[in-house]
Amino acid sequence: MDAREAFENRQPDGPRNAVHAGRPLLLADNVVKRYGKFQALSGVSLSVQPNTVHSVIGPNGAGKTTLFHTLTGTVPLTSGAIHLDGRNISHLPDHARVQLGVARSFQVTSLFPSLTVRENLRLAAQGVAPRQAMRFWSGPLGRDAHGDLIGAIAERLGLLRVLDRTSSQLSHGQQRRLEVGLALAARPKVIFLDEPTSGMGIDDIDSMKAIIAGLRSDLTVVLIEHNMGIVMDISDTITVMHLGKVLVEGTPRAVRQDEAVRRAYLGNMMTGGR
Ligand SMILES: Nc1ncnc2c1ncn2[C@@H]1O[C@H](COP(=O)(O)OP(=O)(O)OP(=O)(O)O)[C@@H](O)[C@H]1O
Repeated sequence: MDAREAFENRQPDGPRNAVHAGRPLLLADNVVKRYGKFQALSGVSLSVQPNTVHSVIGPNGAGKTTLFHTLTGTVPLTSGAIHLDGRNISHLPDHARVQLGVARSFQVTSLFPSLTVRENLRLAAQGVAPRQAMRFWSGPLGRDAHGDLIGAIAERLGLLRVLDRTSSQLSHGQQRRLEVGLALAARPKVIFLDEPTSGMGIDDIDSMKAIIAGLRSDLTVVLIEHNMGIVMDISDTITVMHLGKVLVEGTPRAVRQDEAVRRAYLGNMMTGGR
């Protein structure tokens, strides 16, 4: 089945089927991002409710990653505003947003390959900069620091049995789960996951899907995902982007039935459904 068929054939919505109307945890208001003369985001507004999985989808080049960058502070926005828990964070640098509870998943390359899963998680829990990473034997970076947190994260991510393996010894799926673990170790309120299932086989996809769906009991998930099966199954809300704008925001059911969404995807097939 190709991506569009998967998109159209999904079963009715995932665990929750309502766009919540309470106070949003994260709010983007008319966010514009220009790279030189090119406008990658043309006034994007987004409302993310607490304890939900909120997916951002759209064809290649729609602006999903750029939106993530502006929300996490990786790139400065050109205009507009971003609020977290009612606080204006529009111009805070990324590290300050981390302190306030914003985390994003890293790429595999940000794992320390020669350190164990436990050590990787410990460093992430301590917010240690890469330069300091090898000094893990010293003071606050000692072996027992953050033991409970590390155990809880490893259990949640199915990594308990491999806590003492180096990350280079892990399977691809385990490495991708460890990336999520690094973000969780910062004890965020909201976690941004950028294609957490990319390159995975079906078994790993299923476990990652269950993990993401389970995260909303404690925190809020904002997800970029090309696999429409996953998006339709686990999202509470979906924002569909197209050409730097929001086309539609709604429940999986509403998005699936939306004519504008269907049109946007017709000429530019989704790359997912893997
Ligand atoms: N640093 C940059 N400088 C100039 N243009 C950029 C930069 N980053 C992204 N763009 C452009 O902004 C647009 C949106 O890119 P972005 O990566 O946000 O899209 P996307 O929806 O995440 O796409 P994909 O699904 O392919 O990852 C694209 O046209 C891209 O070429």
